[in-house]
Formats: sequence, structure tokens, C-alpha cells
Amino acid sequence: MTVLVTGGAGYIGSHTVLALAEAGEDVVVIDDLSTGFSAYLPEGVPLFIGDAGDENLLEGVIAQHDIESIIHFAGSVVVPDSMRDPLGYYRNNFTTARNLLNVAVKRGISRFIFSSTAAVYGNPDQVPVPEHAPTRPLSPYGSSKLMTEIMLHDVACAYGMQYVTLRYFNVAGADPQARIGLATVGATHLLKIAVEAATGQRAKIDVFGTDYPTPDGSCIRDFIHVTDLSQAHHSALAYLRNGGASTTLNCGYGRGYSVLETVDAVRRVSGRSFAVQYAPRRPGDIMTMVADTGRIRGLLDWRPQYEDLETIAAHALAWEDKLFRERHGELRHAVSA
Ligand SMILES: NC(=O)c1ccc[n+]([C@@H]2O[C@H](COP(=O)([O-])OP(=O)(O)OC[C@H]3O[C@@H](n4cnc5c(N)ncnc54)[C@H](O)[C@@H]3O)[C@@H](O)[C@H]2O)c1
Ligand SMILES: O=c1ccn([C@@H]2O[C@H](COP(=O)(O)OP(=O)(O)O[C@H]3O[C@H](CO)[C@H](O)[C@H](O)[C@H]3O)[C@@H](O)[C@H]2O)c(=O)[nH]1
Repeated sequence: MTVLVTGGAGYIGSHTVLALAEAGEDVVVIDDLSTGFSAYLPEGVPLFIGDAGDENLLEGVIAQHDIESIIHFAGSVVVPDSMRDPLGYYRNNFTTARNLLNVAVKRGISRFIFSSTAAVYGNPDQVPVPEHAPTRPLSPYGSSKLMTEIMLHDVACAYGMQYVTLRYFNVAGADPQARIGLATVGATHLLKIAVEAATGQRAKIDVFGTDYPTPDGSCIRDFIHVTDLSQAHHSALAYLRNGGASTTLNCGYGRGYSVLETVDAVRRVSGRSFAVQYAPRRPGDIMTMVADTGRIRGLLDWRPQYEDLETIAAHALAWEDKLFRERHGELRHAVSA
């Protein structure tokens, strides 16, 4: 019984592959390495380099491995890029998933876990946001994920598939042992930018908007540690294997931190000071995004371990320090589960 992980060489995918491998699961990965890194896979995990929407490649992988479930991470993830290139985003997020589902249905693979996003909600009417809140994405990225959610639901109804759609809130941090982490060059995530500033790779961090009607004027986000998120995937798999009904789950902690609090946490844990500049609001930003986590905590046997913001910041920082030294030739990379 093998789990096929698409996009398993990426940030969240590689942490999930590590969690699955450490739990003794058999895993195979398909990744085109467009933004992923083969070196971030644990030794012994087979990697097929190619497009997760290539039906011939998928048939070949399924012929060689007894695939029981699919976890689908592969996709394009940068919101502003999706505004410039909507067709590219609909192809890589929606069409890829359509082809993958087509092969899954043909080959009788009946369990599917899908990476969705809080971006499907757009500006929420209520916070914390429950799963039944209206979905009004503000970008082609969010729309491509919502369309895939709807397709997955329809496919599951028609062909008896069971699925869990996981809507991630703001994913952050790195493996607590700093074996892997976020390595994307030019990443735009707040915590990544803050640890780049703390390691001297950036002169300053801009805080986009300090005039919001929030306690300190900056936006509020619900950060989830990537290792806790990877465990949520394993718990979702266990839930489906136990016959759990198809469902959609928010992945966050249900606790919001402001942008300024987040930057302060990085300053505290690093003990390093860096310049913080107040900048205008970033177009398209949602003021407050915090998950209602009642459903995930009620349905899954999931016990997050790293809910504290300083812990998330400390792990992101330890990884960034290591990545910086690796990229300057002082360290070589090795992952062992
Ligand atoms: N990072 C976040 O905060 C966040 C939030 C919500 C949802 N998500 C979703 O989680 C998933 C993983 O995101 P991530 O942050 O790890 O990004 P990432 O870019 O690090 O990972 C994506 C992986 O998929 C691969 N890939 C892309 N298109 C592919 C294709 N057509 N075929 C095969 N491989 C392909 C890339 O090489 C990469 O390894 C994405 O679907 C993303 O939309 C991420
Ligand atoms: O240099 C920065 C970077 C970010 N921010 C602020 O920090 C908050 C969080 O911004 P991120 O770019 O880290 O993330 P978003 O909340 O915009 O989230 C979106 O991008 C994420 C990945 O970056 C996920 O895909 C998520 O689902 C999607 O809604 C926002 O208020 C943003 O304006 C700054 O002030 N300065």
C-alpha cells in the first residue's frame, strides 16, 4: 500500500513525505522540480520527475507501485503571479488535478487528499472563518483551487471516491531538526522575509499597512507550523482509511497574530535587530484571516505540537541559518528520516 505524493519535493510536500516516511509509510513522489528540490526527499523515497498531470507518466508510476491513496500538492502558489498569468494557473492547478483524478478513477484509487487554501474565502464576513463560510476568492490562484475543490467533490460523488480537502491558512516554520524548510528563492511569505532580514540577507522588512482597524493597525494571520500541517495530512489519511466521509477542513490553530507581532517574535528569538519600515497597504490583502478549527480538531486525531509563534519563528530561523550556510558552500545537504 503506497501513497503517491505529487509536489512532494516542495515546501509542504517534503515535510509531509518526511512525516509519512518516519511513520513507516511507503511513499512515491511525482514532482517536476519547477520549485521543488530533490535533495529534500528522504533517502529511499522514489522520485519520478515530471508533470503530475501527465497521464502516461501517472499510468507508469501506478503500474510499478501499488498506489492506495494520493496526496496532491503539485501546483503553482504565488497569488500575484496568478493575476498576471491566470491561464497558466488554471492549467497547472485545475487541469493538472483533472488529469490526475481521471487516472485515479480509471485505476480505482479511491482516497484523495487535496491542498487547498484559505484564499478561497476571500474577505470573510466572520472571523474565525468556518468551512461553510461563503467562498469568494480574490485571485485566479484562489479560484483555481476552489474550482478544483468543486471538481473533486463531483468526482467523489460520481465514482465513490473519498477525499479530504485541506484549506491551509498561513504555513510557516521548518522541520524542528532543520533537515528541510522553505528554500524557494524569492518567496514572499511574511515569516520567510523576516528571517531573511534577521540573517542579514535583506536590509529591512516592509510592513504593508499599519492603518487597519486592528489593535496595532497591521493585518492578522493564523500561522500553522509546517510540521503540524504535515501531521494533519497523515491524520487525514488515517481518517479516510477508517472510512471517514469526504470533508473539507481548515488547517490553522484558530489564533491570530498581527504582522507586527510576528516581526517582533523573529526579533526576539533571533536576538538580532533589523530595520522595519511601515509601507502602504498591499493591494488585495485581507485584513484578518483566522481559522475556525472546530471541525479539524473534532474529526481528525491530530495533535499539533508547535502552536507557539516563537517556536515557529525559531524553527524558521534555524533553517534559514542553515540554508544560508549551505548556499555559501559551508554545508552539504542530507535528509534522513
Ligand atoms: N505555502 C502556503 O502557505 C500554502 C498555503 C495554502 C495552500 N498551499 C498549497 O500547498 C501546495 C504546496 O505548496 P508549497 O508552499 O509547498 O509550494 P512549493 O512551490 O514549494 O511546492 C509545489 C511543488 O509542486 C511541484 N510542481 C508544481 N507544478 C507541478 C506539476 N504540474 N507537476 C509536478 N510537480 C509540480 C513543484 O516543483 C514543487 O515541488 C500547493 O498546492 C499550494 O497551492 C500552500
Ligand atoms: O514583506 C512582507 C510580506 C508580507 N507582509 C504582510 O504579512 C501578511 C501575510 O502575508 P503573506 O504574503 O505571508 O501571506 P498571505 O496572507 O497573503 O497569504 C496568501 O499567500 C500565502 C502564501 O504566501 C498562502 O498561499 C495563502 O493561502 C494566501 O492567502 C499580509 O498582511 C502581508 O501584507 C508584510 O507586511 N511584509
